[in-house]
Amino acid sequence: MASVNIDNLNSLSNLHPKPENTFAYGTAGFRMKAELLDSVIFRTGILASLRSKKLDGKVIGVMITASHNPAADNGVKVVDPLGEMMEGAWESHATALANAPSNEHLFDAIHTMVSTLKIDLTKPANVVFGRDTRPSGEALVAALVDGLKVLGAQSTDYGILTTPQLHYITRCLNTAGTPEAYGEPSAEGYYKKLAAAFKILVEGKPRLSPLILDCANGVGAPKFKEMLPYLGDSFSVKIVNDDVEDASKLNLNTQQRAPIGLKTAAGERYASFDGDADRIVYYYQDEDNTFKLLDGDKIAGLAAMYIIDLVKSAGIDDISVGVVQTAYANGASTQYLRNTLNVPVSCVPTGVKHLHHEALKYDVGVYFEANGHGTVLFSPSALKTIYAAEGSSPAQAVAIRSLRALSEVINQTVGDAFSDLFLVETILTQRQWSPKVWDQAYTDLPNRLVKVVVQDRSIFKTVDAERKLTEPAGLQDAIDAIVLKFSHGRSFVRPSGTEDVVRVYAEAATRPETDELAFRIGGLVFDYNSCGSGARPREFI
Ligand SMILES: CC(=O)N[C@H]1[C@@H](OP(=O)(O)O)O[C@H](CO)[C@@H](O)[C@@H]1O
Ligand SMILES: [Mg+2]
Repeated sequence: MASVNIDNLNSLSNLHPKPENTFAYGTAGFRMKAELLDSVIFRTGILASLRSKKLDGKVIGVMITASHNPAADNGVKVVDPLGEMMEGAWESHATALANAPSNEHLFDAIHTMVSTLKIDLTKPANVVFGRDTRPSGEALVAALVDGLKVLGAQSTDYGILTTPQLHYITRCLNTAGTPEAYGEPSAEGYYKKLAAAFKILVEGKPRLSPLILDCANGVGAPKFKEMLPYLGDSFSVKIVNDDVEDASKLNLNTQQRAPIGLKTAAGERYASFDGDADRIVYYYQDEDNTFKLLDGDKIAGLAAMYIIDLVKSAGIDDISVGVVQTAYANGASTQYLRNTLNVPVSCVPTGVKHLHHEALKYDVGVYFEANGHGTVLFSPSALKTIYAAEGSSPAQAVAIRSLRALSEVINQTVGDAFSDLFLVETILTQRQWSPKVWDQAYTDLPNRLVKVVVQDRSIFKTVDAERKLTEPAGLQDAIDAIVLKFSHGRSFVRPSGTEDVVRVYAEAATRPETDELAFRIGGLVFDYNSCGSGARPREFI
């Protein structure tokens, strides 16, 4: 079997020395201060090349972004051939390459992968990559390009993209010329595909008032503007927070209220993207001036309601719709889905890969995290049924056409803020609904998320889709005893996968009760076996 050219590896790797830090490929790939990432991204180039060779030269995607993190951070994620997140089993290989302390160790780590994974190094490697608008992106791309040279990968730089666009392009390249061809592999192809489908979906319906779209001063701003010409007069939008020149403004948004600098008014409809445009939330201001958030749970409910109706109107009875949530989904949303829409709901651990995987089990699987990341997956057999259906009345034919267009407007590879925006706008346009009418499906229970800084979050072990703790021993019983005292109370504790904290989620019948529950559990966790680190937060009870 061929081996790696060690001189080539040494000379390239010397340009990207590894700092002392330890790195881990987690839910969000590698993500941290940009200045620490040079060697990590260089080695990710090697990893992506190996992944491509392992998959017979299929195209692998690499996205350089730190999503909603501050501008000084950056990160990298590897995308598998059909646009999914890289297979979980490879995360430990990514971590091993990133942590090899010297060139020799790196050489050995590569060869360990080659032998244990039976990678044929003579196979070709094809990699495509893109980055968001962060200033550090350009230098990190150069590090990636050097990494790709180690194993002689063929590569294409797609420049500045949203994360979902890179996922889309990766899938297009790997399906080109097959019956599953996903589209033209370019940003332009992406705009054309989404715009054409959206136009079909809103044809003949009166236009809604303009959407006020906050792009978090991130890559969504230039890319959404690039898309506008393809939409013609099918959609009207006012873009705000579109300054990508001043990096300090990136992601200045805050939780559960309107972004800084945006004055909201009653009667308007708002949406916000995150920094790499794979998440979206909607909101509006009520007549009594309260801020109302329409989060991922609300989008999932709206989408499920609409798709169920459409399937029924199309006269198709063998397509089942299911919804996937995490424990962070508002309890009222789960009730609505189960009891009003009568759809099956699964709960899985946090992280898009778990939701995506579970959604594949349904004919049409709707999945969303409460924070706005999600999409709808149509199974191959559902698509076959939708494309074979003819309909025996004009109404059925219209519904079938809408279902087909819906499967085109929705990015099936990953949660996509653009796609999800067009999904919501489609439904609101078809129904002629204001955000307030949409919001009336159910009323969210008040909820609160609290972070507890602990000495060692790895001692927290969960089961039941992270809703119950098995360790530290006895803590779950203590949590349950507190929750019991609250009407509609629900609370769970889990270690974060992306931050060095433990998260406490609480919901209850009223706002004061919710806050009390969250701060009681926060205090309980902080004090339990002296788990807490630093000063005990004053609000903890
Ligand atoms: C409560 C919450 O919002 N958690 C986020 C956050 O995960 P944690 O494991 O909770 O840190 O980052 C993930 C990756 O971006 C995202 O998938 C998830 O929803
Ligand atoms: Mg993101």
